[in-house]
Amino acid sequence: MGEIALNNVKFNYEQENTLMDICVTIPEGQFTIVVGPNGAGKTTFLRLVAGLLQPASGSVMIDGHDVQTAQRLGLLHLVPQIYNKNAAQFPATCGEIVELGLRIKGIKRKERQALAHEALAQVGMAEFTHRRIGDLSGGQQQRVMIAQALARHPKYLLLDEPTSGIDYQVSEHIMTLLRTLCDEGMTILMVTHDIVDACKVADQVVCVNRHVCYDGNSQGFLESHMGTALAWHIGG
Ligand SMILES: Nc1ncnc2c1ncn2[C@@H]1O[C@H](COP(=O)(O)OP(=O)(O)OP(=O)(O)O)[C@@H](O)[C@H]1O
Repeated sequence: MGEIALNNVKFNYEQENTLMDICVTIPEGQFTIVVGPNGAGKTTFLRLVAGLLQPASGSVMIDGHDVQTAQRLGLLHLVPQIYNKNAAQFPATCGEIVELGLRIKGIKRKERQALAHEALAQVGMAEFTHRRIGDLSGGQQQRVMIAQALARHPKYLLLDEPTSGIDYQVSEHIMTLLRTLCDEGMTILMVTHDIVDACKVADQVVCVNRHVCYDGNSQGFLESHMGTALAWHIGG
């Protein structure tokens, strides 16, 4: 069985101790959510797993590989936290954006287009295939970026607050879709503030507040901590 393993990871920006003593295992085939208050280090945690940041000490291993090797093998795909609307003003259509990830895989044009259309349909955006991404709302752009990840079908799908700015009905649909993908074998690692809704579909909760406050099953997290005013303050 594969896994993402963070072993004694420490990370600092300018200030000391952004993340400390992070020892977490995310098993293959599970749906794991990362929760915690603003500024707790959740995005930093995800960027360390994606290889966009390097630990000051400790290691991140993916299926026994270092992150750079895992990237080269195409094991990971990160959907970053949305989203600077100005960054999406380039003249590409939604279909072309989704296809981008497939070019790297050397898939031929016709097949790329079909896969892109299918992925856009999965997030309810098929009718936007030929629209410029810069003309879409922030939530619609976020759905296109999720479609891009789905089309690539990575083993490990990392998402940073994928449903922020997305309306409740579509959020629910995306959560169900991610659960289905997980049941079909994709490993999901998602940062979220929608703790209650995410716990309904997740297997594992990692609660971070510079260090790991909770690492266990989602039902246990809800039962033991959702009665408290700020669930993530346990142990912090
Ligand atoms: N590029 C950066 N340079 C310096 N400090 C940073 C940088 N990015 C984040 N930080 C700081 O590191 C800490 C953790 O930030 P991070 O974005 O990981 O938190 P988060 O838990 O994802 O927060 P939120 O829930 O608000 O998105 C915060 O104190 C933040 O101000």
